[in-house]
Amino acid sequence: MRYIATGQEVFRIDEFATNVIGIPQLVLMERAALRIAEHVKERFPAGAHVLIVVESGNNGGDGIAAGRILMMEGYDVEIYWVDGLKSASTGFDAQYAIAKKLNMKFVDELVNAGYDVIIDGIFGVGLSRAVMGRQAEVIKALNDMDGYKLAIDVPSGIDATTGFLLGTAFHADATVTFGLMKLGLLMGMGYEYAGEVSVVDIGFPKQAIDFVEPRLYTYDPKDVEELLPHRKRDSHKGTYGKVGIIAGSKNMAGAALFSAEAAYRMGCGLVRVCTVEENREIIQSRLPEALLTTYKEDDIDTMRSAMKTVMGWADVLVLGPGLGTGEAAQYLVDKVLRSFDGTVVLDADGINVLSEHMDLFETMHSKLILTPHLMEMSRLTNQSVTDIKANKYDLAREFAKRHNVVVALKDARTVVSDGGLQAYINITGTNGMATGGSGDVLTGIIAGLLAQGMDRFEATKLGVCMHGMAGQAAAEEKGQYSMIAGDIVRSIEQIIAKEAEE
Ligand SMILES: NC(=O)C1=CN([C@@H]2O[C@H](COP(=O)(O)OP(=O)(O)OC[C@H]3O[C@@H](n4cnc5c(N)ncnc54)[C@H](OP(=O)(O)O)[C@@H]3O)[C@@H](O)[C@H]2O)[C@@H](O)CC1
Ligand SMILES: [K+]
Repeated sequence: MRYIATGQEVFRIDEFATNVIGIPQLVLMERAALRIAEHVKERFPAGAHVLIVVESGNNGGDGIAAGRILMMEGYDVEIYWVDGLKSASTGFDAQYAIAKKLNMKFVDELVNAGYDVIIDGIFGVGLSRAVMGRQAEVIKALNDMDGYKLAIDVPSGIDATTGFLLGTAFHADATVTFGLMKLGLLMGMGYEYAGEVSVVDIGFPKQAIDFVEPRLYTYDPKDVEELLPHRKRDSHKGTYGKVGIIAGSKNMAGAALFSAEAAYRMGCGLVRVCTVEENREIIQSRLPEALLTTYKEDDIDTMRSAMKTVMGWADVLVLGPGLGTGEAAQYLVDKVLRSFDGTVVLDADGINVLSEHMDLFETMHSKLILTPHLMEMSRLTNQSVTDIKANKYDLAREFAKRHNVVVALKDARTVVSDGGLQAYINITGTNGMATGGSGDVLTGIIAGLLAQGMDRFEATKLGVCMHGMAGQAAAEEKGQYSMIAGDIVRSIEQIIAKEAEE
């Protein structure tokens, strides 16, 4: 598990480290500068021509200090100080004074002098408004220059929390960021402008991070290995649980198939698809491993009896993919949520039906996991997609808390919340996953993990993470444009770590 920090959280960690624990700011700055210098040294030999552009904050102080280290190791370093701020930080003043005593080279003009490396130390996490005037001109000029572009901590002009581009931003090939991954480097324009991000340790003590307790965290591949449910040698199919999938109206068998196959691939013991009679043949021919219960949408007795069968049989239910929003779907959602007291993964049309019947939250017995995309979340909350996007974490959390559910709010960076203070943010996945059926696959993955005994929140987080990993694997094989949901399902087996199989 790895924290993802907002700009504000980094600021508080820094404050705790320096003011409460007493690590001198200049020590942190020197370590930051060393890591910047190392990044350059790993890529360019001594003698390389390096331009460092700074403003008078601590980000600029890091820049000058990195320049000093590189100069001492034989690099040809030039510094351009934009000098457009009213006052300088003490860290900057200290570095500037040292640089002057060492006769470091400061240039008065920005010229495209064939630099090998251009380092951006203009603004870091202290960026507080849109970049304009002189600083904006400088950033534009740097973007037009050739050379390897390296941002210190955060590309100047990118909001470290939101990833918004504030005015003009430095377009980096790489960003070396200190202590913790910043949320803004994963989001929106920040993701594009940061280039390849490396998170480097500069000695923030664990106590400082624990004190601040950043609100977002994510999983790394090694977490996935550890979190996957363990398989026992003396097991049988009942050991791994039974998933019921209530999905797929007429001509929508695909949704049920994707979800069902994903649950099987994820390792659950048995899957029963509960769908309309018209889908019988296709489900049986495409996924003969699944048990099948069917109903007729215009015959309530068949629906009641099918629900009785699947609810009596399953440990976990998926409800909603391809279900439609007509009377039959309304009956099914109402019936299941009121009667089934296990966990239900509610998606797509299931969510749409629920958003028209919010009173169901008061009477339901199911333990719910909701996997809305932004539009579905908008229906659930009556808020605009723009507002939801700008406020995803708080919204997912408030919603989860108010209704006692787990929410996976799907977006390029899906957020999973159980209403607690800390939420999971997903960093796996690819653009290619915005394809029909991708969400159905996710429901099956989550249900497969639930059936093997994981709790709601854990299964949802791990499911979202693995869904993204499977999407990446599919994109590698088929390409972003051509991959389809079936490729994501087929990639699940690739990414299930061998270690999980005892
Ligand atoms: N965290 C740590 O422990 C460590 C942090 N370190 C480094 O410090 C960096 C943060 O430093 P920082 O706080 O001095 O802020 P920084 O980004 O240099 O800029 C602040 C100045 O810019 C100004 N300003 C802001 N926006 C502006 C705009 N649009 N247009 C014009 N001006 C604007 C702002 O003015 P103000 O908002 O106060 O009016 C202020 O004067 C961090 O990213 C990392 O590199 C390392 O040393 C290691 C230890
Ligand atoms: K910067």
